[in-house]
Amino acid sequence: ANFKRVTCPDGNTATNAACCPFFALRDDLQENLFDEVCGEDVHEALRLSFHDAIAFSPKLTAQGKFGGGGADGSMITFPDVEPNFGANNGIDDSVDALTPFLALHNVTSGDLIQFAAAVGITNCPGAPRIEFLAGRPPPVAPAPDGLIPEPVDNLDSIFARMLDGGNFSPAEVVALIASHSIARSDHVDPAIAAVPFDSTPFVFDTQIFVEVQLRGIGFPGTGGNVGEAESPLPLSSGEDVGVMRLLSDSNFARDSRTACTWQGFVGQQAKMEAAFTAAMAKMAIIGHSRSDLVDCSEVIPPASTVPVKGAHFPASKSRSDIEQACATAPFPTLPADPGPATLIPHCPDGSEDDCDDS
Ligand code: HEM
Ligand SMILES: [Ca+2]
Ligand SMILES: [Ca+2]
Ligand SMILES: [Mn+2]
Repeated sequence: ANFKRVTCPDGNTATNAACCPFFALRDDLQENLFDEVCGEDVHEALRLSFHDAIAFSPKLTAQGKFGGGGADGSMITFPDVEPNFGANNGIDDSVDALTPFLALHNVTSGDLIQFAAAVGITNCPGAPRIEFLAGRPPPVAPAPDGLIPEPVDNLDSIFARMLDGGNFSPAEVVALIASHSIARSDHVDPAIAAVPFDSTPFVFDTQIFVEVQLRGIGFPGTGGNVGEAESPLPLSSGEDVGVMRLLSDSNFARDSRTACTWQGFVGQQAKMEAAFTAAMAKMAIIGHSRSDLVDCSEVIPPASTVPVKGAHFPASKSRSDIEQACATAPFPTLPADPGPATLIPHCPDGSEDDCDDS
């Protein structure tokens, strides 16, 4: 092996010259997009990293059709095509936010998307430091419609799509859904925006796995939206929009193929982080060979060191509200938040302020 480091034009040293542009890109993203917090732009970059990558189908290719280029940046390079597909509703926020960085840094759109997600999540307490490989060539064409899983899809079809797109097992799909721990919906319910999927939307913790197992009792905002299931914390008042549950997440937690994997992440932060890290490594290179890419993980900042509160029941909830679907392991014993209701932060700093991060 050759351990000689190269000196980049900007004075940074790297294991490979291909990593050189990413130092300045990292600093630019952190200062001018993410503000070094686990806010909306981080959440949306992570969602974009999935939607760009999973739009890839060997099944379509076998039928003689174009199956998409996977993690190739097609979403950014052809901004008038894929972002308009229904399943990509809202992805244009992230496409628009990242596009200016392409003009300033000598990287491809495919690398930019996966890099932004990897850098961004280091701002999230509890998120692992995931690898970053560089060298995705420019995309050749937009992906066809129909390749992004939607919350209304049944699990047979979601698992089939995830297998075709990324060779993911159902357990790996559940590991990827850890990302819904730092997620807020803007488009499922037209009446409300920035509706979190768990009560800690700025912390990459296991609360999503706890809270989706709670019995649903109502809908935040309006009912009857496609792909939404009843939430355990539906109450909205003013700036407080409650918690939303996707039908697909509800199903993952209750289906015999995934219920034990789902429950197995409850309170198991390290296990969840390891499973997410491994699944993200697969996702980030969909459409490419690992051997064609260069490991530039050294450019990714260290993981956040902000401590993460352990798994807990939101105030007013207890073990008796858990809908247990895993037949082979008991639901773990968890403490409950005190008081009548758990306040869900509106801002990455944990405050309830009317912050402009939406
Ligand atoms: C496999 C089935 C999945 C379905 C059906 C699904 C569906 C959704 C939906 C409907 C939203 C809300 C969009 C909005 O209304 O603004 C959302 C948000 C999000 N998803 Fe997923 N998702 C899936 C998997 C994933 C995966 C694998 C990742 C990442 C690895 C991911 C990351 C995110 C993130 C970070 C958000 C929040 C975006 C924000 O806060 O603006 N999702 N997802
Ligand atoms: Ca793509
Ligand atoms: Ca969370
Ligand atoms: Mn959003």
